[in-house]
Amino acid sequence: MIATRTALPALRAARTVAGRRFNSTAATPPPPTPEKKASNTPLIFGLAGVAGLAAFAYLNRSEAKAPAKPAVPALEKDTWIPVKVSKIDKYNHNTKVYRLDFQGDDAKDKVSGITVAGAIVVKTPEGEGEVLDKKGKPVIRPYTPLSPPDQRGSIDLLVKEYPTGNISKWFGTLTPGAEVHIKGPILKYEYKPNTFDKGLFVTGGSGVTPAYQFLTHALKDKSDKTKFTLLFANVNEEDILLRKEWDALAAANPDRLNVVYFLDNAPAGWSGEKGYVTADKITQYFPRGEGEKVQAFVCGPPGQYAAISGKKDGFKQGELGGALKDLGYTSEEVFKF
Ligand SMILES: Cc1cc2nc3c(=O)[nH]c(=O)nc-3n(C[C@H](O)[C@H](O)[C@H](O)COP(=O)(O)OP(=O)(O)OC[C@H]3O[C@@H](n4cnc5c(N)ncnc54)[C@H](O)[C@@H]3O)c2cc1C
Repeated sequence: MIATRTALPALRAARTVAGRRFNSTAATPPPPTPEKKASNTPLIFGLAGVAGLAAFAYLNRSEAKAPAKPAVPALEKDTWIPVKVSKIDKYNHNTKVYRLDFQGDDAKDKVSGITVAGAIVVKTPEGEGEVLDKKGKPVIRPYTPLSPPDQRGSIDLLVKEYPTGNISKWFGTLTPGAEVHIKGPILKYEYKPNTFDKGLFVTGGSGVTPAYQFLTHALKDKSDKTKFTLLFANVNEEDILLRKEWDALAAANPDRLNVVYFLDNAPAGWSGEKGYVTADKITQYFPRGEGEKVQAFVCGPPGQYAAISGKKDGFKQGELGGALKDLGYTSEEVFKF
């Protein structure tokens, strides 16, 4: 593709040179002596021909290039696969982006193939440094890759470190070359466009990554008319993950996405909301119209689940509770990531 684009100007240049010379020869009276006429014309056509042929050959070469190999699914639903950290980029004071490379012969053509809304699960490799729970079982946590599902060769995870955390804290100790074990994809919620009128996301901290995957996907689809509201809570302003991306998405989709930031510690002059997301704030930013079909999604720290939707029961949804229950939402209208 790039080679073809590069070749196009060469072809155009060859055509322009040939065209200009030909036209000027045609417009200008022929030179008085047959000698001159005989010496210029073949040269002109010859040069143009060579340039044209070269460009044509180049174009043909790029077209003849082997087509991209078909993508190979990297993930396995029931088997942990090892991936290797190849790059670590600091995102902010407690969050980093980890590039995890797929392994094996066709590693470069492997893709996560995750569909929306989906995630992977992560655990530490066996042996020294393995993170186990109180029962001696490996600690497993879900993560939503930042990278698109068709990214070849690797996935990117944005991981926020919690000081008392298990897996997130272990991530913080990793250096390039380290091994991570992953499994998936885990389809959390199968999204189909235009299945509800309005979607509400209430998220906290790093729980915003599933919302990012979901909303970038939904907003890209111009046939999808679903409108969304994101109420995103954090402790401090510097904790707001993907803020630039959220602001750009909201600006590009003013009729489909409204993003409201909530801070526990709002700085002076803060124009967003202060304090926690409450039932009143949900009503203010996400009023339910008569007969409107709505769907709410929650992803955040345990305390936020309890306050907004009721706690999760392990990997199960758990009973509906909190602000959304108080507002009359049914359990079908609430999804806890
Ligand atoms: C679908 C899904 C996708 C996710 N994607 C990402 C992602 O892309 N990036 C990412 O960094 N995290 C993500 N998370 C959160 C992640 O799974 C872990 O919960 C988080 O990394 C903490 O795990 P831990 O083992 O370090 O902490 P744990 O051992 O589970 O918890 C230790 C302490 O941290 C607190 N804690 C746990 N989770 C949170 C939280 N989310 N916010 C605040 N405090 C918390 C607990 O209250 C406890 O005090 C996702 C969660 C879900 C459900």
